[in-house]
Amino acid sequence: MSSSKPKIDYSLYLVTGRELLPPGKDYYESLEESLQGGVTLVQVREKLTDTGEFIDVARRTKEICDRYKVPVLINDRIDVHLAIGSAGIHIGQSDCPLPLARQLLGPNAIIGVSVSSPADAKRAVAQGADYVGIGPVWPTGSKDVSKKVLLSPEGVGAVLDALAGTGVEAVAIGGIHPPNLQYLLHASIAPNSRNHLAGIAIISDIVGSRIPKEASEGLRKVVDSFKRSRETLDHPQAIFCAKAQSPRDTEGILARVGDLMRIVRNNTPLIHQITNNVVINDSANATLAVGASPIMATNARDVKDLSPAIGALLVNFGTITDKEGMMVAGREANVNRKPVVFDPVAVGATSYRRETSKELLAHWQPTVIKGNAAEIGALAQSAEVATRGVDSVGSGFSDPAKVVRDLARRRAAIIVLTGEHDYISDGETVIKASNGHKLLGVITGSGCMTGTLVTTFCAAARLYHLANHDPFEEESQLVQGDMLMGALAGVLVITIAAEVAAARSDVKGPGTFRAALIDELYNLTPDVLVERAKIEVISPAWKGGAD
Ligand SMILES: Cc1ncc(COP(=O)(O)OP(=O)(O)O)c(N)n1
Ligand SMILES: Cc1ncsc1CCOP(=O)(O)O
Repeated sequence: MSSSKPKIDYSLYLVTGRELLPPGKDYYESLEESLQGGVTLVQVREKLTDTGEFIDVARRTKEICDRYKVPVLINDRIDVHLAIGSAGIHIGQSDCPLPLARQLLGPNAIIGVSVSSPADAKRAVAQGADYVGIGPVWPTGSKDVSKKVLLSPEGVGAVLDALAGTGVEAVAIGGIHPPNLQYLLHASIAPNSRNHLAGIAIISDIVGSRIPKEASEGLRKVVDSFKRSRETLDHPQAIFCAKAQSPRDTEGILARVGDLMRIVRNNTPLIHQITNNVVINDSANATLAVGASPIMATNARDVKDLSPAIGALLVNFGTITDKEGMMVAGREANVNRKPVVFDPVAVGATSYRRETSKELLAHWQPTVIKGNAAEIGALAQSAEVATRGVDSVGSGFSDPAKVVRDLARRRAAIIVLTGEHDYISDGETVIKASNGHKLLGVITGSGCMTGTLVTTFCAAARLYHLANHDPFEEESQLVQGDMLMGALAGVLVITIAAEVAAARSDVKGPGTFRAALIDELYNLTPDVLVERAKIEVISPAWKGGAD
């Protein structure tokens, strides 16, 4: 028994799986390379070997890990742990009960437990677990998880809330690979407590690699950067990184919106839009009118190839004709760190829409979610508003600022709630914007065009960041830039252009308004925008504002 409990770094936890080695690759050589690449903890997991061989493999594994000062845990088997004197064990829900394992192993052994729900996590804490493995997050070929609930990052976040303040750390496991790692780390931040993962547990991405050193280095870099970025937050309740250069006063905000308008016109960012066939033409014209360039590709292969070149992506599922393209485009945008705006048109109206939204959000992380009261209400699971087709029914939320702030925290995304007043939040600050004109409500697609312009100005917010800052912690953020400003700029540009268009003497009704709106998007200047913008900044309570 060890004389004191070792301090464990869970950042990159390798779970072994000799059956997954590439043909011809030696297990011990692979292990050593992965340690060189930055693995911080190793679990020896042998499902097919007898006890003698398990002990032999575990002993040699420990000898190698000792040289790198990396602790070793044993999967399930207390006898193997005792035979080789490892740091501890990892047990599942149907293995040796935790209280008995603790009794047998003593207080200083590390005992980790698999959990898949907040209730499992609370029980593990009460019974003295040192850490938990949360999963399976996604499908995996390394274990039969066909009878298990796949948690996705949202489910991981719920477990992390249950662990908050207990001192018990957590890793996620199951189907984790470089393309979804950023998404997992950010989207699993617990909605209430902001508790986050201490690391990730990996089998195939490392063991199955021909170059495990590189595979480990890549994963470790992302985890380290994420963890550093959580330490630099300006408040424990903050969602995004410290944003010293992000304006949050009215004057600074409007100056930034003006800057973003100039960036769009000077840089013509390519705005990839998977949108519905009712509005596709108007959306493309609105994009062109503000100075950006639209591309409306939907084919899965096409969108993958396009992703490195785009400024931002809009996924509007008004007619859901190309779900595969939406899946691939969103995932690739995450991989390429491009803003993704999700417009879940009429999400509450049918079960197919609800399921599709869930599926998409389990596949990639949106930067911004934009919707009317019914759509935001459906995502927030609020009973306050109902849906009729794509329109919302009723007067809206009694406290819209709270709805957008809470949903932004839960989803780790900017939320844009459109209506008579628009509310935009990053989970901390809420901005209420009160421009617009009632004619926007009588042309089809004005909400979808708002999504298009939010996407366009999020592309500009990213460009602004890249041009004006040392890319801070390049790996730590899914998207770089102040996306609250991007989202607000998109909303202000269309609502103010609508006011100017509606005031024109040649506008007689919806038909002439629609054409005039495109003209006024084209003519709008930063000066007119600053002059007409009606915004109110509502800071979070911990920054001295109302809550
Ligand atoms: C870190 C970590 N988390 C979860 C598991 C899964 O353990 P278990 O549920 O016992 O399943 P098997 O690994 O025994 O198949 C794990 N091994 N490691
Ligand atoms: C052991 C285990 N428990 C839940 S998922 C899983 C397998 C994880 O393997 P991979 O990292 O290859 O998805």
